Amino acid sequence: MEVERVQALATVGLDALPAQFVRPSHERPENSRAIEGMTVPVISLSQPHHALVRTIHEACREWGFFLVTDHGIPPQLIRRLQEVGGEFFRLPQEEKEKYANDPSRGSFEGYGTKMTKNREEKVEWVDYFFHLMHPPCKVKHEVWPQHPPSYREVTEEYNKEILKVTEVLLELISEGLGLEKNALKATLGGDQMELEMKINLYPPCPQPQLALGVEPHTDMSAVTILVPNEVPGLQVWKDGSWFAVDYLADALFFHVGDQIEVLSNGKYKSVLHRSLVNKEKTRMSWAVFCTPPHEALIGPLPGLIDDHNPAKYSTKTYAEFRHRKFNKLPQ
Ligand SMILES: O=C(O)CCC(=O)C(=O)O
Ligand SMILES: [Fe+2]
Repeated sequence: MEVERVQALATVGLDALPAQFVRPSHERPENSRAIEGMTVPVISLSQPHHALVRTIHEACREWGFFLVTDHGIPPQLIRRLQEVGGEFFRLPQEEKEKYANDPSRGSFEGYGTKMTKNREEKVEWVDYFFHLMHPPCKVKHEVWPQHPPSYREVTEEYNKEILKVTEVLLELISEGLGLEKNALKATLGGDQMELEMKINLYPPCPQPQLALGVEPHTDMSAVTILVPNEVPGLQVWKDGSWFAVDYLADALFFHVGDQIEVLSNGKYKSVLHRSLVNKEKTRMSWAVFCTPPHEALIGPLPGLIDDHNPAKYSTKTYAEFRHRKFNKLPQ
């Protein structure tokens, strides 16, 4: 199937944005300016344990989003991850097409461009590369980029580091919810908990004020940890407004996803977010989605419900949750 890639479209030097990318008036960035100045929480992992549990708890409750500093991942490793991802997208188009995925046949891994149109028949200004990174028994190295040759080594190294940070954060969040520290990871499958890598590429856009890179959504994951390049664009929704998230070098952008909202029985909300695009610059981001395995049963944790706090969400497998979300069915 022929798929029109946004990157290929962007390189022909368009004067105007093609109609399928023009958002309806109320969705346009120009008509929903983000609040600047009030900044999202920035949390250093090097602060004392007690304070750390509390600040993370507050950030998850108030924002569902925060930036993480002093996380221990070497900045050079983040740089290398960005280099190998950038190099893949600089390959000739026909090379990239060898990795094309086909979500309509259930094959999500590989090189893709979202074609499913939303209710207004609009699409997003973004191409991506998506693949599983963890657990090792589910990883298909043959679908990962073979070029540059160092892609695999760098990504495996990053996977190791991001897994450690994810586990630390899940422990801190468990404690903040008043649970035993292993509670969330165990519910998310323990050693079978999955990490997925999605590299987003937002090419320069001829009329960025009319388009969106990704439209407003919450992530289906338990949590998402993202690093962007230096081009800002992410916005998060809080109390009825969009907030622009400034770039902070080497920080990890942490999102509460739908599964933590369910497990916490709504104490923490998965954060609504979107991304904007840029006229001159290419924006990229590396999102790692931490998810349960498909067969895991996810519902409000027993320790968080009682007669005064009845369950607000139904319990279902992650596969069922995904099916409903993809098909826009009620949960
Ligand atoms: O690029 C970004 O900052 C956001 C990407 C995103 O929300 C996603 O891939 O789910
Ligand atoms: Fe997202």
